[in-house]
Amino acid sequence: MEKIKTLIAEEKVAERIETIAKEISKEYAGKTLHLICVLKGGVVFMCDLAKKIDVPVTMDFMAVSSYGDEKVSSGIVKIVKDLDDSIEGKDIIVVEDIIDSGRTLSYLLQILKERKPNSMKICTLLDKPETRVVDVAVDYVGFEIPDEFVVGYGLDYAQKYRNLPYIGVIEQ
Ligand SMILES: O=P(O)(O)OC[C@H]1O[C@H](OP(=O)(O)OP(=O)(O)O)[C@H](O)[C@@H]1O
Ligand code: HPA
Ligand SMILES: [Mg+2]
Repeated sequence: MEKIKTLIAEEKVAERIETIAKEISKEYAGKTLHLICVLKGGVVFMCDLAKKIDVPVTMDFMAVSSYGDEKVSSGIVKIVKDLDDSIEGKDIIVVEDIIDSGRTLSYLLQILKERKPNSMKICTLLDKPETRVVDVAVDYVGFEIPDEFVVGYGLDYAQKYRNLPYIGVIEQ
């Protein structure tokens, strides 16, 4: 079992999620917001975020994979599960746990744009700007973090640790 060092404590994450949710609620006042979760990593963040948003919310889920069990992205993004519903004319926010190389999201955004949502924004819990390979414009960011492989709050290492209630780094 690896040892995990806390990078962002549970209370800090909760506080930040509440702030982002308030911002989103304000910006989408009078609208119905369609949240799109990028599985699996985005699920823990999206659930907590959705609970703090006070405009009507609908949800859908999409699964893409590029990391497998590795710590470095393969660069090949696969759609493992597509959305159930059309996004045409909807105000959508794509919810991610982390933007690292940017490959996953840039691929996803291209696909989703073609489906003609009324508006599309990106919300990520974590952003690693130093490791970006493909440029993506992000609208809501929880925390910018340094180039370290993190786990917890939806983020895994070989599918483990997604359930940690904080963001941690595996100690070697
Ligand atoms: O910016 P990138 O370098 O593309 O990395 C970020 C993506 O990689 C991870 O997903 P992964 O493919 O590991 O699937 P998972 O969410 O099921 O863990 C993470 O959840 C993001 O979706
Ligand atoms: O730092 C990370 N941790 C877990 N999964 C990831 N996917 C991209 N970057 C990361
Ligand atoms: Mg992952």
